Amino acid sequence: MNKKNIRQEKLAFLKSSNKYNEEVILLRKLFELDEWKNASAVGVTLSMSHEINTYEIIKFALIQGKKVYVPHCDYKNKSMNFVKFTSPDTLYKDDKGIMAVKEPHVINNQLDLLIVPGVAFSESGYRIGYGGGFYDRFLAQFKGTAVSISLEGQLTSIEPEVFDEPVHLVITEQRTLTGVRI
Ligand SMILES: Nc1nc2c(c(=O)[nH]1)N(C=O)[C@@H](CNc1ccc(C(=O)N[C@@H](CCC(=O)O)C(=O)O)cc1)CN2
Ligand SMILES: Nc1ncnc2c1ncn2[C@@H]1O[C@H](COP(=O)(O)OP(=O)(O)OP(=O)(O)O)[C@@H](O)[C@H]1O
Repeated sequence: MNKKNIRQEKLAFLKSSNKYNEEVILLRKLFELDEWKNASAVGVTLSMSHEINTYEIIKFALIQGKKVYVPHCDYKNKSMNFVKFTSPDTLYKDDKGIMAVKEPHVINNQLDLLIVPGVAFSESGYRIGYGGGFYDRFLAQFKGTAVSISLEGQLTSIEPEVFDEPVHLVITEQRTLTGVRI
């Protein structure tokens, strides 16, 4: 299956599945990782309704005194920076309907831990997102740890292309997979 078909199939799966029970397990597994415990600056998305809920991750990070950074996309140039999240009061919906932080921004791309979103993942840590290539470009120069959180049902086999950047770890409700990222 090509990327486009995988994306369609897994998006339909995400939109139709009740994820609550799995989310509880996934969050517990994330918070147990040494990479989580040791991180002082964490990058994470502001989830859309069909995605795994990241708001609990953000809340817990702030409670633990971590700094939280969320994506700010330039959809024209296909570039992405991480900007500091302090409060839900500073959010608005961006051009693509994704929550984002209003200006002024405090940019920090030197994150210890990046929670990388995706529609589908492979057991080697390759991923398929919405096709913008934002995370492929960002991960190409990223030095920290990249972790994805995936339902077992989002796993699939992915033929990587040259520009595809894998993550270090994929956590599912059943397994923790080590990606081929070096
Ligand atoms: N919650 C969340 N935020 C995120 C991401 C994500 O996966 N989840 N991203 C992960 O990269 C970035 C945004 N990525 C995007 C990539 C492509 C399009 C886009 O081109 N959308 C199409 C329509 C998409 C569709 O309906 O299938 C368009 O506008 O034409 C939008 C966002 C950063 N923020
Ligand atoms: N490092 C890069 N430099 C330039 N273009 C890139 C780079 N990485 C990816 N791209 C381009 O971006 C697009 C990414 O497509 P792909 O379907 O892999 O995105 P995705 O992983 O689904 O999206 P995202 O990373 O936003 O979640 C491709 O067309 C590719 O040519």
